[in-house]
Amino acid sequence: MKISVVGYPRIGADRELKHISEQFFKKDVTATELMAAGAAIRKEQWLFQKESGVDLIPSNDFSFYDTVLDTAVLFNLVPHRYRELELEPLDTYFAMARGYQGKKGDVKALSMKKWFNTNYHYLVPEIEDDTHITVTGTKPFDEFLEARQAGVHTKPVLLGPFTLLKLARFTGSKTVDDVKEDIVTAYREVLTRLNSLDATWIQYDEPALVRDLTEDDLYLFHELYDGILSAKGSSKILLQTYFGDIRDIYGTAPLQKFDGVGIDFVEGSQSLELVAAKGFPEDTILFAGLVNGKNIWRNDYEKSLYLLGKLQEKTTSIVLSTSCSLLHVPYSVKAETKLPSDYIAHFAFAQEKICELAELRDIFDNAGREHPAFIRNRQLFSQKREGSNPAVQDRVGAISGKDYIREPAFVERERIQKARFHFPLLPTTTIGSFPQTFDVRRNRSQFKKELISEEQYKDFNKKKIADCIALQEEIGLDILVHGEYERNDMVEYFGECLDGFLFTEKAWVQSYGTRCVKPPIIWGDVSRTRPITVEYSVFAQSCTDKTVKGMLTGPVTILNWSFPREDISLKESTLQIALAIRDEVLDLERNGISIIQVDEAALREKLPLRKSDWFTEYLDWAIPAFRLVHSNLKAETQLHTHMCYSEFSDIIRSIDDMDADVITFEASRSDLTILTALKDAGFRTEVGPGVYDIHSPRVPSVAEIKNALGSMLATVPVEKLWVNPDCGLKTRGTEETISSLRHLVQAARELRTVL
Ligand SMILES: CN1c2c(nc(N)[nH]c2=O)NC[C@@H]1CNc1ccc(C(=O)N[C@@H](CCC(=O)N[C@@H](CCC(=O)N[C@@H](CCC(=O)O)C(=O)O)C(=O)O)C(=O)O)cc1
Ligand SMILES: N[C@@H](CCS)C(=O)O
Ligand SMILES: [Zn+2]
Repeated sequence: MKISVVGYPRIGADRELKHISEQFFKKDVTATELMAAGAAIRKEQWLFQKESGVDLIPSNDFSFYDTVLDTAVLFNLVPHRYRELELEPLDTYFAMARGYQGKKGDVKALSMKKWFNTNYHYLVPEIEDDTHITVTGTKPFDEFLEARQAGVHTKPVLLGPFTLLKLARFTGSKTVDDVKEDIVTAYREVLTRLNSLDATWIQYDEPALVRDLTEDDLYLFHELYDGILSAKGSSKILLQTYFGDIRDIYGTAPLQKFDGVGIDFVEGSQSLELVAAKGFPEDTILFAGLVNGKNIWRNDYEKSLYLLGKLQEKTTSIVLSTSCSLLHVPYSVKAETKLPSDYIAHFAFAQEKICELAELRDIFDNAGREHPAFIRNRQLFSQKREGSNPAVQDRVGAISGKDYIREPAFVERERIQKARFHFPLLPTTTIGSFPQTFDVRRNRSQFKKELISEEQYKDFNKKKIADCIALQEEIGLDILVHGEYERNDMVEYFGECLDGFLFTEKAWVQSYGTRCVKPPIIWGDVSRTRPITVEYSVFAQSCTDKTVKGMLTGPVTILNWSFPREDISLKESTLQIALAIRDEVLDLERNGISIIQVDEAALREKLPLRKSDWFTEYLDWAIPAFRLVHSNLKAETQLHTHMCYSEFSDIIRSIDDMDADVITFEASRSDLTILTALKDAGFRTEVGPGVYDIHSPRVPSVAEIKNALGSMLATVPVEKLWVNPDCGLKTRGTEETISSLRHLVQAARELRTVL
């Protein structure tokens, strides 16, 4: 049996690519040095996979920012605004990724969205009416040849045409129908060139197939691949799907065109059933995605062998594979020096997952259940894991219907709160974090290394908070924040402070571009053993007469941005976290904090990819879990929430049902399309759609912000509209933050005079 890897992380085991890219952005290193660093990462990873016995090793899964962006550049999908800058190709690439503000002009970045149900973000390709779709890039060919030079014969990975067209945005009057022929021609050219380079396998990633498909979608898929595969030469073609099952297309004729079909047996709830019920095409190889590319628990070999056995009843042509790209897990547990070995034994990151694939192959092909790796694996899974807390389980069991309902109802609370706070029209605020400058991170790092005392650590943070409050007062913001200086990350921090979580040292996962996260691991039952944010919040409030928001992360986001348990349900874990955050919310209120923001940045992330599962599998417990957090607050305490990536037009009623008093969300990169949905849904929660994009270093002008607010006022009643950036400012530089916030305040003030 052969083994295949869908994709590999690329940020570098020690985040080398992040560091050198950020140096490149600051012009501290040259493009040549950046290229060399990329090449070194690729080579090391290819060789590792080869030495580990992987048969189908991916290439072109590397990226300096994002592979969807790479695909856009490959096919010349470069909008005018970037061409007109007349930059060098690499600078054009980064202008599309990050925006550009300099001598040659001032343009925003491409829109950025969540990659299906993950915390990875892709850049949304734009197709303009006069975009000439053609192959102008060489990346897939270059990387294939580069790997060959290193002695590794790889499987080039391409984003498939169906998913590309589903994700792209048409900015003019053209539609998919107008461009599909050109797309087919361009993909045929890539295929022909890879054929001529003697690629044995070429992988087409089509995760869009796991969503609900219409007849038109199926027809489009069929048309695209009919066209492309007519250029098929000796290379074998793998249709790779992931993040779910492909029930809408399974069993239809188009699948039989492929030499291999990759199916996710981890997230695909119906994958096994589909193969069992409908069989598998005789001349096609099944790439069975058994090793979880998204979570970090070790593979249960007994379960995998059972599954393989079931699949073998239908086909004997099987390649063992990861369920999706390993991009979503960290590099290796070897970098974790502080976690005890009996914890580590339960984890498999990217490198260990590759070893798991190799072991599973050996077990399956040769030694069977006598294999030492199988015996070790059985022992691991038969051990009872410490971490259960009966008091937490009882508390969850005792939750009743009324615990999910805040009284009085929204309208009455809104009246009471307006009378209490007397904020001006268009109140200005920020989302919470202020720039995490070098000194902030150094303070934390020195404390973690025990180079400074806890008192020194806290005093530094308090000094930063006091300065941050003074700065916000000087800028003229209405509702202030403490700046979140004590947090490395809004989820990792709570993971560190709650019982039941484990956290890692180097287990970084790419979130977007050079930005990485270290998701904490939910190991056992979760509880709060002490107040977490009260001291800093109370201190911040003591620095000013203005209102300072308390700042927490919500239970659904904590769950979604952690590595979750697999031995209890997501609902159960979320309710445990919700009870812990509820205690914190009430402690903040008791300590005089009058506005509390509970961020649910990732609420949408684990929304099932198929609509039919939205409520039963997710929203029916995720929304109540949020309500549980704030239902016991007094009417006069204002509860805010914040969500990134406002792709929630379709779940707008559920968002209103969270029963927050105010919600702020990302809107600027998605052209404020959410506003119409708010109006249509009769949204009652007060809203602060972000007026500028914080993922880019560019400073928005006052006119631009007024313009955005003008569009918002066309649909949102003025007494419900808040003014804020898209998201937290932690990734931004200090100077650009101050300028942007000054413009924001000025824009609100100028508008107030005419309202
Ligand atoms: C808001 N978003 C978030 C998402 N997911 C999260 N989990 N958190 C989020 O805030 N998803 C959607 C959006 C956008 N996504 C991101 C993701 C990541 C960032 C970000 O700014 N990440 C930082 C990492 C910040 C961090 O934790 N830094 C540590 C320092 C760690 C470090 O570098 N350690 C060194 C050793 C240092 C020493 O010893 O001196 C090392 O390990 O080598 C800290 O502050 O303590 C990033 O830089 O990538 C933003 C938005
Ligand atoms: N309060 C957080 C939310 C980010 S989604 C922040 O400001 O960084
Ligand atoms: Zn956010």
